[in-house]
Amino acid sequence: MSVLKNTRLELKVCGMRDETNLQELISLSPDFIGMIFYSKSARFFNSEPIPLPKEIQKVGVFVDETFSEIIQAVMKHNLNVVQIHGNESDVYCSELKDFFPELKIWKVFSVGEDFDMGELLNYHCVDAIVFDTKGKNYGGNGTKFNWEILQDYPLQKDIVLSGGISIDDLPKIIEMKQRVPQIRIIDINSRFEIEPGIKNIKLVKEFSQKLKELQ
Ligand SMILES: O=C(O)c1ccccc1N[C@@H]1O[C@H](COP(=O)(O)O)[C@@H](O)[C@H]1O
Repeated sequence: MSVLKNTRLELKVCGMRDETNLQELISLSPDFIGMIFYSKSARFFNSEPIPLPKEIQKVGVFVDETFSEIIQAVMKHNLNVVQIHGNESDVYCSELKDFFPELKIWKVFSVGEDFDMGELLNYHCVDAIVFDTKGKNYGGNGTKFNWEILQDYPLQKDIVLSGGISIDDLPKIIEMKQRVPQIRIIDINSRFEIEPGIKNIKLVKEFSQKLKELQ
């Protein structure tokens, strides 16, 4: 546990779709950059692949996508991580893993008032658990859930903390990490936008610097 407690929190910036904005973000070297491959999202990434430096991992976000579409996207965009944000089963995850053993699979759980941590126990082959807030859309709702429920997290797998995170949340994030060391990655999105899909790079930079300073 103590080893986990001392690991650095990593940063994922999600929902990028504009090439110029993306190039500006790359200069900040976040650990992960996410693109939404869900056509109903205002952040839908529908462009040709954009190469990232090898230090930055590329995350593709999908919602109940067909297996063949995911396979094509992983190969075309050279994805390191697939974040599945819908109602995908554990069987679906394990088939994906069998197809791409090197691919990391993150399963999203959308936390509402009736959330049951027991649901996580049904997923055996995922590499990390993303906790997002249940809302009107599958993701990108810009709202936080009650992080206290993470005290009951039953697994040792990495947690990606997501859902409405803003710059004001940094002190609380650091405090939560002390109590729940499995929190490894902070996922930011709509609270850092000028408009859907376009990030305020200055604000992301401020967040990234403060995150480094605080740990
Ligand atoms: O952002 C979207 O439009 C989106 C659409 C469909 C699935 C996932 C989506 N985004 C994911 O939601 C989290 C939380 O976003 P927010 O901070 O609440 O705006 C985001 O990081 C994406 O992984």
